[in-house]
Order: sequence, then C-alpha cells, then structure tokens
Amino acid sequence: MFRSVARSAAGKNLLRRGYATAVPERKVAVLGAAGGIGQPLALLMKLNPLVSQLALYDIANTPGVAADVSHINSRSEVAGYVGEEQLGKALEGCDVVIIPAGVPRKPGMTRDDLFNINAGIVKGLCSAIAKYCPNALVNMISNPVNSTVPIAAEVFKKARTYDERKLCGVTTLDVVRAKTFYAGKAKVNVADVNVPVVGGHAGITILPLFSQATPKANLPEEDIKALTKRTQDGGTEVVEAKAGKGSATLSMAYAGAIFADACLKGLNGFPDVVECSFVQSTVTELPFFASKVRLGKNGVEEVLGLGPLSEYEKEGLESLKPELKSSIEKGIKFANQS
Ligand SMILES: NC(=O)c1ccc[n+]([C@@H]2O[C@H](COP(=O)([O-])OP(=O)(O)OC[C@H]3O[C@@H](n4cnc5c(N)ncnc54)[C@H](O)[C@@H]3O)[C@@H](O)[C@H]2O)c1
Ligand SMILES: O=C(O)C[C@H](O)C(=O)O
Repeated sequence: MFRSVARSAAGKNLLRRGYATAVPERKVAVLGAAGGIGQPLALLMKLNPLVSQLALYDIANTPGVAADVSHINSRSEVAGYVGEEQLGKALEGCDVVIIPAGVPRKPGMTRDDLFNINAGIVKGLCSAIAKYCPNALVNMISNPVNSTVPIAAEVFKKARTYDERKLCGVTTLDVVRAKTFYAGKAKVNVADVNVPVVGGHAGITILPLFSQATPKANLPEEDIKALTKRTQDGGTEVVEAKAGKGSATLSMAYAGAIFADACLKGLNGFPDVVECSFVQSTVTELPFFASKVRLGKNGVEEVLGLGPLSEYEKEGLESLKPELKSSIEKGIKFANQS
C-alpha cells in the first residue's frame, strides 16, 4: 500500500533526506519490546522514516515503553501490546517482525544454555506469526540463533506458511564488531570498512572473512587471528563486562535497526541492499548458513556465495560445520517433537 507523503511535512523531510517520493506504509513489530534490546530497538525503529506503524509487544511493561517512545517526533504511530491475548493485534498487518524476546546469557554460559527457555518462547511467537502475519519478514535475534531460526522454519512449515525468503537470523552484530575491531587495528575510518561475517552466531561458528575486508590493510597473520578470535568472543566480552546483568543490548539494538532498515529498503524496492544474515542456504552442505544476502521486495532475493577464502578461513569453515550442524538439528528436533 503506497501513500504519497510528498506534500506533508514528514514527506518533505524524507525528500530532503534522499528517500523516495512515495513511501509505502510499513508496519513493524518488536516482540520482547520491553527488554534490554527491545527498548533501544523500539527507539531506533521509531526514528526510522520507513516505518509507519510500530507495534511494541512483550509479556509485561509495554504500555510504558510505548507511551514513552510515542512522544518522539517521527512518522510512525506507536502502540503497545501486553500479554498473549494482545499478540494477534500486535502482529496483524505486519511487514517486518523483529524478535528479541527471551533470556540473555550470564557469565559462564554459552548461547546454547539459553535453548531450554528461548526455544519455547520462539516457537510460541512464530506460531502466532504464522497465524496473524504469515507474509511478514521475520528478523530473529533471540539466541541461540543457530537453533532458533531452524525452529522458526519448522513452525512455519507445519503451518504451511514457510517462505525461506522471509526468515532471517540477525547476525549483523558480528559484522558491526568485525568492522570496529578491524578499523582499530588497520587504523582506518570505521565508516569506510566492510567485512563479511559468515557461518552462524555462536563462538567458532562466527567466521569473519578479513581476507575480504575493505579497505585492504595487509595485516599480519597474527593480527588476523586475534581479530577473528575477538569477533567470535565479542558477545562473551560484553557478557563478562556486564557481570551478570545480561548481554549486549545497545550495540545489538543498533545492529538490529541496521538489519531491519535493510529489510524495509528491500521491501520498498531500493536496489542493491546487501547484508549478512543466517538464512536457509545452499552455500555449504548445511541447510542454514550466514552469508551475504540480497534483500528485495520478497525478502531474501539472493543468497550470495562466500567468495575466495584464505587458507585460515577455509580451516575455520571446516571446523565450524559440526557445531553448526548439531545446533541446527537440535532446533529442528525440538520443533518437531513438542
Ligand atoms: N542475535 C544477536 O546478535 C543477539 C545479540 C544480543 C542478544 N541476543 C539475544 O536476544 C535475547 C534478548 O536479550 P535481552 O538482553 O533483550 O534480554 P532481556 O531479558 O533484557 O529482554 C527480553 C525480553 O523478552 C521478553 N519476553 C520473554 N518471553 C516473552 C514472550 N513469550 N513474548 C514476548 N516477550 C517475551 C521479556 O519480558 C523481556 O522484556 C536473548 O536471547 C539474547 O541472547 C541476540
Ligand atoms: O553473547 C550473547 O549471548 C549475546 C549475543 O549473541 C551477542 O553476540 O552479543
């Protein structure tokens, strides 16, 4: 549904900022909107001019978050929804659904330790998505992403609504970290940096491809290894620094907002929107894999290949496969047995 906003104040603002003259109406929901990620993500999505309706859903505390965010001077109308009985209303008509619902890690835990709680949460939310907005593009943030994305796929398959182009695991934070760490080491402006990160979103399954990083810096092998390890351990670095008070929330909200913006741009027909994401894939023998994807009017229009890898990256790719395979299988099994 397109609405010409060119003559309105909001429309003039959009034109000044280089957006198209006709901006489609787009409804975005954040599920888990009152949480550590959900709140700053709600703020960032409220600031996004491509959003016309913002639905903030959680099992508690969303009325306050929604009232607060709704006073901000931007295009979207904001509504808060609380409790399962309001989930359907939150989801109806959604174009993009972002899911940061679930428990975060504490020091000493792996992302897989969150499986027992988060798998059930994600399964319930995805069943509701299948019912109320089966065509929405789902951005899965809840951990363990390597398992929650396969769970979502199985739920959608069972509901006969599965479209692999509409399900994305959000791995943008790995890219955000790789860029920052590379820029620091290479002494270049982070705004100019690009680093693809492939594989999955946990420990060694996170594989940054620094051999493809731009601008080229010809860093020595020890630096590349240290940067790779720091990117793989980036989440743990934050979990330990927060010392029991959760995991990355602000950088994740930033990363989630970048990915959701890319999805919206793709849906609206912007050309050449490419981000890394954990999606259904044939890039390797694994059924899900993170790599660069092209986002378009139907979601993931194209899953891009890995490009040339260094010997070190080739080894990393082989080493990550068993863990990633077992996390994917764990998700599929859970979705089908319960
Ligand atoms: N993909 C990534 O890169 C990435 C990065 C950081 C965190 N995470 C993950 O995101 C998740 C959320 O992290 P957080 O720090 O915001 O946690 P948090 O505990 O601060 O917030 C989670 C929110 O989810 C809500 N919630 C729980 N069950 C729900 C349900 N059934 N429906 C709707 N909402 C529900 C809670 O009420 C809470 O407000 C965790 O699983 C964390 O591991 C992923
Ligand atoms: O590390 C975590 O548990 C949260 C998230 O996956 C991250 O990478 O920050």
